[in-house]
Amino acid sequence: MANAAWRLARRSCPSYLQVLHMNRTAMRASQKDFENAMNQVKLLKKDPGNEVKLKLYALYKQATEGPCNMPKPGVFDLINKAKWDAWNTLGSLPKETARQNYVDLASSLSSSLESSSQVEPGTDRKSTGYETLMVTSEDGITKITLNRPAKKNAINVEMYHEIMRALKAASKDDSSITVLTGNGDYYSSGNDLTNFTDIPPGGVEEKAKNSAILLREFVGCFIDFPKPLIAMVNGPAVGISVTILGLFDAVYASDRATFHTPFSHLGQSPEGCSSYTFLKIMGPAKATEMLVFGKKLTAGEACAQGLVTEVFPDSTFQKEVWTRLKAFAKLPPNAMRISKEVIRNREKEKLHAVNAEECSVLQERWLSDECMNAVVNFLSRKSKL
Ligand SMILES: CCCCC/C=C/CC(=O)SCCNC(=O)CCNC(=O)[C@H](O)C(C)(C)COP(=O)(O)OP(=O)(O)OC[C@H]1O[C@@H](n2cnc3c(N)ncnc32)[C@H](O)[C@@H]1OP(=O)(O)O
Repeated sequence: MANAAWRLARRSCPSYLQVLHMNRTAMRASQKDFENAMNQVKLLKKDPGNEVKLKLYALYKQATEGPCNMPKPGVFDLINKAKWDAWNTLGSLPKETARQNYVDLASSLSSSLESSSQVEPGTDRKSTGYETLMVTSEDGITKITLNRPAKKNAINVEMYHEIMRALKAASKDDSSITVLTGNGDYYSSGNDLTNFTDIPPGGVEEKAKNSAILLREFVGCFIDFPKPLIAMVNGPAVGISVTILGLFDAVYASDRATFHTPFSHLGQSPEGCSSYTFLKIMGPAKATEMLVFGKKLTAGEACAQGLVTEVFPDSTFQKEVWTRLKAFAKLPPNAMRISKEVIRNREKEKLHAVNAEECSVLQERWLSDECMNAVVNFLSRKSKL
C-alpha cells in the first residue's frame, strides 16, 4: 500500500497533463535555429577557447553526419586527434539532440561572452563561474547541466561542490522549478573514481572521513531542496547519479537511459538515501536486485518500478519534456513549494538519519580491500562496468 502511494506521488497528475496540452511550444531546435546558432558562433567577438570550440565542432559533426565516422588519427596528429576525440565522445547521441545542444551552447556563449547589456534581466540568464556545470535560468526554470562529457559526467570533488552551490543558488532565485541533466551521451557515470586517488597527508583514513563528510553534505542538499526538482536523464546513469533520483520530485528519462548501481562490484554500499527510498519506491525484492546484485535497469524497467516518472523516445525527449516543464513552471510557485514541503517534511528527519548512516558505513567500506581493488582495477583499465 505504502509502495503504491509512493509510486503514485511520483507520477505526473492529470491536471498537469491538461495544462500540457494547452502548451505545445516546441523546444527541439529546428534547422533554422541551427543555422542561426552557426551564425551566432561566427559573430562571437571573443574567442571561446579551444575546449568550447572542440565541443562546437563535435556537436556540429554529430548533428550533420551522426556518430563519428572518421578513422582515428595517429597520436602525433594532435589537432585532428583532439577533434576526433571530441566527436567520438558523443557516441550515439542522436542528430536532433546534438543540434539542440549546439543551439543551447551557442546561445549560452553569446550571452556569456558578449556585452552583458544584451541580456535582458529576468529572461535567459547563464551563471558563469562553474567549471564542471552549465547553469541557466529561463522561463522560470533553472537548468543545471553536468558538463564533463569527455568523462561521461563523472562527479569529481569540484562537481560535488558546484552542484551544491548551484542548488543553493537555485533555491533562492526567482525560478519555480529546477532541472538536473547531463551534457553528451551520458547522464552521469557516478562518482569519479579518481576522487579516491588524491590522498591527503593524514592518509586513506582521512580521505575516507573527508569523503563521507562531503557525501553527507551533498545528499543533504537534495533532501532539503525546497522547490520541485526534476531529473532529465538523457543517457546512462550510474552509482550516485541513480541513487539520488529517489530524492527528486519527478524523473523523466530518454529510452537510451539505463540505471545501474554496481555497489557490490565496487566493494561499496548504497548511498543517496537509496537504502530507504528504493525500498519504498520499488519494494525490497527489486531494490535488492539493484542495490545488492547490481542489476542494470532499462528506462522502461525503471519506469515500471516507479523510479522513473515517464520515458520518452530519445528523438523527442528534449522537445516533449521541455514542453512539459515550461507548463509546470507556469503553475503558482508558492503552491508548488508548499505542496513539496508537505510531502517532504514528514520524511525529512528520517532521510537525514538514513543519509548519516549510509555515509558512516561507506567510510568503512572505502578502506576495504574489496573497494580499493575495484578502484585500482578501473584506473589501471583492467575493468569497466
Ligand atoms: C566524495 C565521494 C563520494 C562517493 C560517493 C559514491 C558513489 C558511488 C558511485 O557512484 S559508484 C559508480 C562509480 N562509477 C563507475 O564505476 C563507472 C566507471 N566507468 C566505467 O565503467 C566506464 O567508463 C563506463 C561504463 C561508464 C563508460 O564506458 P565507455 O567505454 O563508454 O567509456 P570510457 O570508459 O572510455 O570513459 C570515457 C572517459 O571517462 C572516464 N570515466 C568514465 N567514468 C568514470 C568515473 N566514474 N570515474 C572516473 N573516470 C571516468 C574514463 O576513464 C575515460 O577517460 P579517459 O578518456 O581519460 O580514459
